[in-house]
Amino acid sequence: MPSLVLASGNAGKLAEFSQLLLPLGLTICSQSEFGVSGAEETGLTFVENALLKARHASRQTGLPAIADDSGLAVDALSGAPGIYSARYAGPDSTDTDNNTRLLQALEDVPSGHRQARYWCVLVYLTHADDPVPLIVQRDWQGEILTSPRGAGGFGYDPLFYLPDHRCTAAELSKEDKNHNSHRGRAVRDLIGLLSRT
Ligand SMILES: O=P(O)(O)OP(=O)(O)OP(=O)(O)OC[C@H]1O[C@@H](n2cnc3c(O)ncnc32)[C@H](O)[C@@H]1O
Ligand SMILES: [Mg+2]
Repeated sequence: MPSLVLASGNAGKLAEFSQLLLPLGLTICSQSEFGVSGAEETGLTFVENALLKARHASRQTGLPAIADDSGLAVDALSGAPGIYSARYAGPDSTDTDNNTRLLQALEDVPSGHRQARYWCVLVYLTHADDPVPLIVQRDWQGEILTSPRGAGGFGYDPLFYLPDHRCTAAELSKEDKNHNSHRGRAVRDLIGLLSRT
């Protein structure tokens, strides 16, 4: 019997979470294993959308839930695509479509002006009507390349260059991405909070 539901339908996120949440010693199942489809992401902030997703999964399963709402904020695009990162090129867009749109949007932006950051907001609810959710948020800074590099990770990782590592997030090992990423750090913060409750 699982003790926690992960409110995400993104396979890339799920792979990262399953590695990151191992220290919790809990059995974690993704919402799709319960036949739960994604919540409508109608919020205007990451935290609102994370709450919507966690509440939806918790209500449908009767289990505590963790949700991640995340995205890429590009300085030269005034923070876009932001909360719309997953649907940047349209409602059913693939990672490749979104990366292509991002490169087009930044066509005239020279190197040195292509700073960006990923955001990850995590919400943990003990039950669907939990009035005191645990909430953590972390970012990860990088720069957007002019063409993709690497095959790891997901989403915008092949375009997300990390000057300190001299490679993209898609060229990092899984362990190194989890060690450094917005999601990895947010999960460790959340584990810290959970251990104090
Ligand atoms: O809502 P769920 O079901 O969790 O899955 P999703 O893919 O729709 O997730 P979001 O609504 O949170 O949108 C996040 C998008 O931001 C991008 N993103 C977030 N974290 C990322 C990461 O670690 N690497 C690459 N892209 C990331 C990627 O395009 C995601 O689809
Ligand atoms: Mg989503």
